[in-house]
Amino acid sequence: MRIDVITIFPEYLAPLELSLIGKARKDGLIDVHLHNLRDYTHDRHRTVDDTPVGGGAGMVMKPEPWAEAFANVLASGKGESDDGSASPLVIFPNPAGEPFTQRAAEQRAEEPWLIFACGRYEGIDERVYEYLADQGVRVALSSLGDYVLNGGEVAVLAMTEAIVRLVPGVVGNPESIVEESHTSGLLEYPLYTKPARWTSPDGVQRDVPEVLLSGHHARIQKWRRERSLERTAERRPDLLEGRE
Ligand SMILES: COc1cccc(COC(=O)c2cn[nH]c2)c1
Repeated sequence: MRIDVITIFPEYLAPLELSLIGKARKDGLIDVHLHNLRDYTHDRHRTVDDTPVGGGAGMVMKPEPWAEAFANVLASGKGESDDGSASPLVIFPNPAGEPFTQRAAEQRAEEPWLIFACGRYEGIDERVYEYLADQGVRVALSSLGDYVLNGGEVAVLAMTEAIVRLVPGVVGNPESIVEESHTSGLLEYPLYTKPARWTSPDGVQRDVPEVLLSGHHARIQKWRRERSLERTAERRPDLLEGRE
């Protein structure tokens, strides 16, 4: 998988060099390229934003630098993505986007080439989205949640982690990416490890639920399912709507 990120703060994406992602890059499983949007400006101040037409507070990102940046990334990526013909999916983290869910992460993990475009300020001139669509580029606006960040970079780090960990070979034990919250459509059951009895600093003796020590797998599985349903009903009843 090839990942390009266009941003005015490339240093924000430095964590992509680390750990899981860093290893996947070394193993050649993913290939990450960062692009500074300001490299596609031509004025002394490397201007990427301007005041909103029609008035209003804040600033809007100008269309020209984005068009130049995409032209460059689309051209450079064509040769290098897994198969030369791969057409990229462009993802704009955006509070006005569609919810980014585990299902979306699974879908994105199938893509040979992702381009993340990090908005800042109040947002990006709408004509950039229209221009890309007119070029036949697939565009998705993805929201991590109903809150506003100062820019898309943090959202790209989160989405990249959720997506790349699903790419075969990235996570050592494929089993460990199966049993997790939201994979079953429910929240994960309570987890325990040794010791079976833990005396916490307040002097309370806290035992692991007996059933988990029974070695009776059917009972354990039943207990876990019940706990998942219980806490999903408690914390995320919305996930239970529309389930049989
Ligand atoms: C496209 O323009 C902008 C402008 C400002 C911030 C951002 C970054 O996205 C978010 O803030 C976000 C994403 N999911 N939940 C919040 C994009």
